[in-house]
Amino acid sequence: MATKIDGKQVAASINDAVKSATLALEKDTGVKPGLAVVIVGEDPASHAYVGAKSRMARECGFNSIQHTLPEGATQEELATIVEALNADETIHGILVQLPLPRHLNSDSIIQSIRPEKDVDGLHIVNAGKLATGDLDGGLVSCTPAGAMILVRRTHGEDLSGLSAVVIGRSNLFGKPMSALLLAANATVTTAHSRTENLSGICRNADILVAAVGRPEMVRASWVKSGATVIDVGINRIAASERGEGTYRLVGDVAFDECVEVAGVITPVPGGVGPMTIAMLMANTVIAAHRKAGKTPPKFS
Ligand SMILES: Nc1nc(=O)c2c([nH]1)NC[C@@H]1CN(c3ccc(C(=O)N[C@@H](CCC(=O)O)C(=O)O)cc3)C=[N+]21
Repeated sequence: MATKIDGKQVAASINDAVKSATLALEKDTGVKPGLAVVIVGEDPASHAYVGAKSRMARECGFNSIQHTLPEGATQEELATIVEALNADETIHGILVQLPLPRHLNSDSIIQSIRPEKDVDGLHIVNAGKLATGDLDGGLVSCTPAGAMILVRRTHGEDLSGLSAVVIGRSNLFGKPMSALLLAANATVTTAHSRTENLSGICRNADILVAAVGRPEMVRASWVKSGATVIDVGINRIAASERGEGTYRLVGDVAFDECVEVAGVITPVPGGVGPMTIAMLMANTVIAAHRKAGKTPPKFS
């Protein structure tokens, strides 16, 4: 039986470190970290995530603001808000909740965020710093940064000799996750929807990271005995037996069978998800330190 990683508990330890760093920074410089979250439209799941982010920001002692735009908002309206937040001295982090409604161009919005305020790590400057191995100069996308902390707490800082397989190649997760594993000396394979013999490739992984958005796709037969399995999927499955409109959350990993084969495994919920929010807070307090001319703390 694998050890189950308690992502909530690790996230709580990161959040505590963020709170201390926030108090110390404010005492030292008078600067209070400011986080702005921008959300467009009415999607209930997106509103739930944004609510959780704003709540945690307040709990960390941040100045937390939220802009909510209607589904029909124009590109110009959204761009105007980002411009104002770019210029706002009290705001150190800007997060535009994704996905945006289809009529909006999310890439042009994301690239208009000042890189030093891009707490999602999606600006090409931050993506480029990560890709070139400058791990401390930019901001790293929150979900891979959080998943990497779980990997480090299992394997330590140096992954030399370990093979890692990341299923998924998105800019938000798969690519930055592969870059972080590579920077830690793992031998990394980035697999995706066109990969052949996916199960065979996964079976070689000492560290298997699944971020595909397909409920319970990774089966026990894909997992090397003793492997570390990190499940990044969050899929809502209708649970009609419990009544209309109810759902349960499952990951991309068939947990109940993979837990029998893996050495360490993350659950869904309570695994990587809480780490994402914790790393958003960490990135915001890092950005605030840099703005104040202070060396930011390291979170691990
Ligand atoms: N610009 C942008 N940046 C993001 O980082 C971003 C985004 N847009 N859009 C949506 C996704 C999703 N996301 C999650 C954050 C926390 C949990 C989380 O805390 N999950 C809990 C519970 C989830 C629940 O109960 O619904 C868990 O897994 O235990 C999940 C998912 C951030 N995202």
